[in-house]
Amino acid sequence: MQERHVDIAIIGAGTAGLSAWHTARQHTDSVILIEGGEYGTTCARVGCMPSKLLIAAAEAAHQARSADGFGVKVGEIDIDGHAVMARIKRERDRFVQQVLGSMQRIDKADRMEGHARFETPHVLLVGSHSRVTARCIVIATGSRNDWPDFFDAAGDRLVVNDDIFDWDSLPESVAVFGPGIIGLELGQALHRLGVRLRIFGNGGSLGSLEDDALRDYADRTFNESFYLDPEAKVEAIEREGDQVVITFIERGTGQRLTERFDYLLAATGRRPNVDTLDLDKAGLALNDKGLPYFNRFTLQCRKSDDIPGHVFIAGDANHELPLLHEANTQGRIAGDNAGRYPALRAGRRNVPLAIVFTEPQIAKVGANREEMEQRCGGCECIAMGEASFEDQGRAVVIRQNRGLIKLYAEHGTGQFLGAELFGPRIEHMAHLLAWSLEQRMSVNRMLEMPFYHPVLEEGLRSALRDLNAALMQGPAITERCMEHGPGD
Ligand SMILES: Cc1cc2nc3c(=O)[nH]c(=O)nc-3n(C[C@H](O)[C@H](O)[C@H](O)COP(=O)(O)OP(=O)(O)OC[C@H]3O[C@@H](n4cnc5c(N)ncnc54)[C@H](O)[C@@H]3O)c2cc1C
Ligand SMILES: NC(=O)c1ccc[n+]([C@@H]2O[C@H](COP(=O)([O-])OP(=O)(O)OC[C@H]3O[C@@H](n4cnc5c(N)ncnc54)[C@H](O)[C@@H]3O)[C@@H](O)[C@H]2O)c1
Repeated sequence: MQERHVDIAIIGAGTAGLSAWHTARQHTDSVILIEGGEYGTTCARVGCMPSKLLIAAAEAAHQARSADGFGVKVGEIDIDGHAVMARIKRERDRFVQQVLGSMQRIDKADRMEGHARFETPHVLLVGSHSRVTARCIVIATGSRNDWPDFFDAAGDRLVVNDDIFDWDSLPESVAVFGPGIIGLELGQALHRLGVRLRIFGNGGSLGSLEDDALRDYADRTFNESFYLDPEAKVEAIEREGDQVVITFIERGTGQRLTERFDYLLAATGRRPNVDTLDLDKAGLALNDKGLPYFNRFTLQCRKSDDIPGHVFIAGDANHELPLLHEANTQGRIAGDNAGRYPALRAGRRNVPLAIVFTEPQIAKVGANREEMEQRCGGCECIAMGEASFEDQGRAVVIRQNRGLIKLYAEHGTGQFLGAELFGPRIEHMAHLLAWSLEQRMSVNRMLEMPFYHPVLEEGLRSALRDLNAALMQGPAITERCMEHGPGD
């Protein structure tokens, strides 16, 4: 067994781990990065990037198909599954290569391969070959797909996002379980690429939507294109030959149907990779899910004697906000504090921002409703403003006039608090709103910003004006078009 003594050990060479490594190195040369799986990060290999490549191909097919609505005839659409998957893999590999290139710049002596787990609070066992003793440890082990046992009946026809991006071509049919973020993004993309699809949910949730009206609107909108049941009644999952046979009660008709699919895609959530770290030997206080308690500003874990310790946790591993930009920020804070330990600094955390790349897109900015209410003292202090995209000028022009947005602000101060959005190209508006929230802007101030014409952001202005009226800080909208131009 090889013995290593280092200042800082980082477990996981994903986005959070790499960002922790670079920041920790600003404090000390004695940092080791331990990776137990494949280099290249989840984002580049099987997450953000290949999923967006699949979505981009699907958008191209959708645009071609809907060109007819503009009077542009493109004839029959022919989707070459091999070519679609070849481009996805080619571009995906380039993204992975970029990450691997930056990995190469980390000296081999500062890297170690093997699965790490705690032997004692300061000692890690890596594979069966090394023992690493560290002054501080950063856990950046990411997350993995999680699914209920009864999906296992599908055998090797049970797939997760990782598998999809290795397909050589597109299958004829897929049953997606989980209308969450992954299920909606990949499900809609597969549907647009001609794959027969049904999406089965559990408990009624849809994407990341919290607001009932938005969820119902999104549910109706998606169901105009493909079958989606957020509260599915699935009676059986069986394997027959090379197919998965699913028996379910069809939404709407109430009929019991038995259908065959090439694959069952499990998109039922992800669980943090902390269960194989032997955290009981790390001396950390753990919650009922086995996750360490940690401070979100320092990323420092609490020890079982309730004293903050020398272990930090960043990225999907802590399950706080399993998103790429969060993994990056958290890794930076954790690496910095591991370097400074025990004299820590509170890191700068951005306001929550999440975007789902469906069409229409879904986005959330700021705290969720419950947290907002708690922050505002549980009183009836929150005003809401909304706007629909159905008759919004630019949205009509581009034939993407589906969507509804809801914005929230605090009575009295008029301060903008957050938003839930479902609509066309919402990713850009979500950024404007997140930046406004970071600046702690009031709704009045946001309305003083310039709005071009004709743009989708005019829909955002309508919602802001509605919100201002609800705050009793501005007039209610009476004649929209007359004030700002047609279709504002
Ligand atoms: C399909 C999909 C699409 C996504 N799309 C988006 C998107 O569009 N935008 C967005 O913001 N986010 C997206 N995400 C989420 C984003 O990819 C993750 O939040 C982010 O990659 C997490 O980074 P991480 O560093 O925490 O984990 P990872 O990048 O997974 O790194 C963790 C590393 O730790 C290693 N490891 C685990 N256990 C051990 C151990 N015991 N010892 C040694 N090494 C270990 C793993 O092998 C892995 O390399 C998507 C995720 C998926 C799955
Ligand atoms: N655009 C992005 O930023 C992006 C894209 C993909 C993934 N991600 C990240 O990955 C994380 C995981 O995504 P996810 O979609 O796997 O999780 P999720 O939590 O978003 O969705 C899981 C869904 O599965 C449903 N479900 C649970 N058990 C089920 C069952 N037995 N049958 C049917 N449905 C069931 C849930 O009700 C929920 O709708 C996200 O939280 C997100 O942070 C982000």
